[in-house]
Amino acid sequence: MSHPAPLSSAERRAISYANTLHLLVSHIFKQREGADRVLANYFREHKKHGSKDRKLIRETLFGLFRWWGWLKNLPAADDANANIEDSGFSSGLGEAHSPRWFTQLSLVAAIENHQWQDIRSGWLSQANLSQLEIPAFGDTPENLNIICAALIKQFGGEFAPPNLLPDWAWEHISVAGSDKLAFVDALCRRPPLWTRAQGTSREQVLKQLEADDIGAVPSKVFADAIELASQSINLDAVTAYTSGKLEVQDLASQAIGEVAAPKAGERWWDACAGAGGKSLQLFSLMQKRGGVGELVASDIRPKALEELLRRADKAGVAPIQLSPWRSDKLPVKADYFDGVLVDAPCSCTGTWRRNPDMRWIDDASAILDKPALQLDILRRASAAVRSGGVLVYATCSLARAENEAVVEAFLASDEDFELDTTAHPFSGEHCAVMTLWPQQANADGMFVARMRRR
Ligand SMILES: C[S@@+](CC[C@H](N)C(=O)[O-])C[C@H]1O[C@@H](n2cnc3c(N)ncnc32)[C@H](O)[C@@H]1O
Repeated sequence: MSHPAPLSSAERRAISYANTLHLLVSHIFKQREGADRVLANYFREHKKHGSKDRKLIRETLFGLFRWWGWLKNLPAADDANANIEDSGFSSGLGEAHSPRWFTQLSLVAAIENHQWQDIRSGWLSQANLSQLEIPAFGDTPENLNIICAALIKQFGGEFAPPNLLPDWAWEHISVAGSDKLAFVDALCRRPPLWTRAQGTSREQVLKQLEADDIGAVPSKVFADAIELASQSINLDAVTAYTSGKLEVQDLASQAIGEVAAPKAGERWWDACAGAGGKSLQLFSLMQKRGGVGELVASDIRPKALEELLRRADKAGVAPIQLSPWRSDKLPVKADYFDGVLVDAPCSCTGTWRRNPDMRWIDDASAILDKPALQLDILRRASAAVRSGGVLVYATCSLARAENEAVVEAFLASDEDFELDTTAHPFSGEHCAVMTLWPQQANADGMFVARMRRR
């Protein structure tokens, strides 16, 4: 009688990582809870994992969601151990220990060219695959087609780049046909770490970063924006960050402040300020242009405003006045502000490359639930704009229903406001209603409309 060969230590570790990852993925699908939070809780409860473990688990977990649209479609015919649910969010997930699950892990490692060769080999042998002829994700969008062709050759079935987003998303996001591949490609890349010089010149911040030996590249698009060379920098060891001179803010989010374009001495109200990313930017822009008139920040979440205050203190930004929304009643003076920013709660589909898990644990209700609230907030906040003042509506959604449709409904019901044309920060095109696509500037996706009160 022959016995199976004993497992090597690398194979045992590969199986142990696979078990951990299966536990995490199953929990995320079942509870529909964000991967970031699930992972943070898991590491808090399992202190045994060192930094290499954490990196491997984190990168593979996020990779699984980046490529899930393909992984879930692996044909099941040859896999006797697969337990594939017919429906539900985890549909297509192989059972723990099944060849299907190890194939799914092996594919992520191959496409993302993982550095952990021994673990890759361990997963591959557990997948019962002698080899995997799938090329790594390359530099150009066309590479996605090459990977699809290789998947079809090795596994049969159907694989195409649009499958990397759920079908319901395509019903709401209209990308021009010629940009579709670049859009999907951008959503599958890891986001860069965009930052912004706060209350000081970018040159000063770049000098401080250089002194701390942090690689940084100034953005060609905005005078304050800086891309940090590595996404996994410990910011608490970066002097410019700890001293409040460097704020983390995605380039697309920075574009909203640039479209708002506050002038020296103006009065601005950030009506959905959250923890103040854009309030701090509005402050910094006015300060550089000659002085802050008045800046008021509101939100319905008091905790977020506390965080805003903490950040403002650190940045030496004073005074930002806080005026929380406590009811539907306007929490600030009516007909008063030169500019009002409504950065509305939304489906966050524009941040899907940062949170690829959300593509697979949300459904169309993430979009369809929002427009009524967005229109309501926009209408109420618009009362604070003075005659001749500016109203800016923004979301980090790419869905027409939350963007153009909300602006159209608002303008149709309020003749006091009209569109106010400006330059698209990334394309230069003159328009008042604009989508900032992830593929345009290696940034998140956002939407912004600029209006003016007659
Ligand atoms: C997209 S986030 C804002 C992000 C923030 N502007 C920034 O740049 O960091 C939307 C904010 O709207 C707030 N919000 C949700 N419902 C609201 C409402 N009815 N009135 C005012 N704010 C609301 C949320 O608490 C959330 O902080």
